Amino acid sequence: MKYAVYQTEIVPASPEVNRKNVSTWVTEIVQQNKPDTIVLPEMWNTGYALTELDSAADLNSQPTKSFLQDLAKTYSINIIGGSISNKKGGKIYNSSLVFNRNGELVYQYDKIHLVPMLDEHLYLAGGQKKVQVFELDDVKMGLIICYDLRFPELARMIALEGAQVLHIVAEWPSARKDHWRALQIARAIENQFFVVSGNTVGSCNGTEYAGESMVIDPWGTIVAAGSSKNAETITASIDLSIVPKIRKEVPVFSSRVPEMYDF
Ligand SMILES: NC(=O)CCC(=O)C(=O)O
Repeated sequence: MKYAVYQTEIVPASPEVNRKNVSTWVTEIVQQNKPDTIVLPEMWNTGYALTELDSAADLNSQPTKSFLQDLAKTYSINIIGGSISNKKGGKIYNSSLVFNRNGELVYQYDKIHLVPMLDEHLYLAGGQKKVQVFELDDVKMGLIICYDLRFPELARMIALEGAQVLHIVAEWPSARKDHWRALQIARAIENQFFVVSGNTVGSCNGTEYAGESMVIDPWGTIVAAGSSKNAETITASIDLSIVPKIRKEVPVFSSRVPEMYDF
C-alpha cells in the first residue's frame, strides 16, 4: 500500500483556506505519486484556535464530510481524514473521518483523551465510543488522535482486533518532540504493526508544532520521516507481508498472559 502524508502548517480558524490547501495538495500528489491512501493531520480545519471554534468548527462533520467524500471518489483514493473540530449536540469534538476509494465513510472516531497542556479539555468534549478497527483495501487498520498515543491501551486494543496498521493523526508540539518520536516507535514495536503518522508544523497561539510525521515498520525502523520544520509530503510504500513474519520471529501475541494483567 502506497501512502502519502500531508505534513502542513494549518491556518488558525480558517477552514475554507485549509480546505483549499488540502484540495490543491491532493490534486498534486495524486498526479505525482498515485498513492493508495493519504493521511491528513489533527484539527486541520481550524487548528487549536480554541476560542474561535464555536464559529469555525464543522457542524455534524459538514462541510468536511462531503469535501473528503468527493476527493476520495474523484481520485479513487482512501483518505485517513486527520481530524476536525466538529460541533455535535451543542458540544465540540475532535473528530476523525475515514473514507474508502468509493467515497464511503468507513470509520468515525471522536478523540477520547483531551490534552490538558493545550487546554483542549476546557473547550472540547471527549469521545464516548471505544476505538474500533476498519478496513481499507481489505487491510485491517486503526486510528488514534495525538494525545491518545500516550495511552498504550488504545493501540493494544486495535492490535488485538487484528490491525496491521495504526494511523496517528496529530498536532504534537515541539516542546515534547522526543516523546512524539519515542512513543510512536514503541507502539510499532510492542504491537508489531506499521505506524503511519501525520503531524503539523508551524505555530498557533504561541505553540510550535514538531512535524516528524512518520512511517515506521513493525520492527520499529523508521521507513520515512518528515523534517521538524517544513511543510512537506512524506511518501512510502509498506509491505504488509512482513507483519506475520515479525510476529512469528518475536511471538509477543502468543506470549501474552492476560489473566496476569489487572486492567
Ligand atoms: N494535540 C495533542 O493531542 C497534543 C498532545 C501533546 O501535546 C502531548 O501528548 O504531549
